[in-house]
Amino acid sequence: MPELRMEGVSFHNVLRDITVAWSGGSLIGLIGPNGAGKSTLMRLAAGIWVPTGGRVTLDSRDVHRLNPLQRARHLTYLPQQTFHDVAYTVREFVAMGRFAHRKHWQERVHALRAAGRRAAVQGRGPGGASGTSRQLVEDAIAAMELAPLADVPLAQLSGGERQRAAIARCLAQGCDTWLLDEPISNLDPYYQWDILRRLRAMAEDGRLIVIAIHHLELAAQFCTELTLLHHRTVFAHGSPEEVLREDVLAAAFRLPIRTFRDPHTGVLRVSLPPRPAR
Ligand SMILES: Nc1ncnc2c1ncn2[C@@H]1O[C@H](COP(=O)(O)OP(=O)(O)OP(=O)(O)O)[C@@H](O)[C@H]1O
Repeated sequence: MPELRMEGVSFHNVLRDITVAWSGGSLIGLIGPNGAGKSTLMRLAAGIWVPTGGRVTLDSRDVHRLNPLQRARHLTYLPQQTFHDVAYTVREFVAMGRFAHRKHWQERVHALRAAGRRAAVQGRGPGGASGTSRQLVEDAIAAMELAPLADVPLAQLSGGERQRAAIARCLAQGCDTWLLDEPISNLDPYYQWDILRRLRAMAEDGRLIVIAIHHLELAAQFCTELTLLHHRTVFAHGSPEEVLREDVLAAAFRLPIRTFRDPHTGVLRVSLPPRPAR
């Protein structure tokens, strides 16, 4: 099972001395106030940015030393911003998740890189997928309920549809380690619940899935562990019960957030304070 470790990780004045280990079999919720550094930590974990101090390792290898193809075989990363200006259809976009698994694409990348024309790769659509890849792409599109939109350009989708297409691309990639920056931010309640249910099931199958999430109640219900960033470092880490303590939440979010067990279901609930009287 994958293991992603941060050992004394710093990044300029944004993050300092982050030490945390995330293992396969877990759905990790990365929480914290705006500007706490969640997206920054995601980019460091994905190997996109290099820490200014400390180490980030995936299965004991420095993640930023993996080349992009090696990274894409092991790790899928969903950025916070969805893809507005992509000229491809949903199917073409999801098929890009298979990039690192497709031999002729890799050969093309190597050839173009050798010729110093890397940028040209981005302008080429996916073609000639193997039968397995094609099936994985269709399965991912179906799982995200996008089959009726498969031939529609991404630019014509709603925000939530585009978000689901981006998650479908991650699914098609078929990695054991997932880093998703606010995957439910544009989704309606049904899809928030549905995506988190799927991510939890995938984690229980042995994957490591890390999500940045602001919805504390859903984080409490679906995540196996939470890492709370505040004051540029790990402010709390552990099970939802350990992290979602009222004193911890008050300090991090500057609000008297209540947590309690639902008397009917036993589920941990998170309640924002009521609207103040005028
Ligand atoms: N490349 C960079 N160099 C320096 N500072 C940066 C850089 N990128 C972001 N920051 C700053 O780092 C801090 C953390 O930003 P980040 O996007 O990681 O926060 P976040 O926890 O994801 O916030 P949000 O909840 O609003 O999405 C912010 O104050 C931001 O302005």
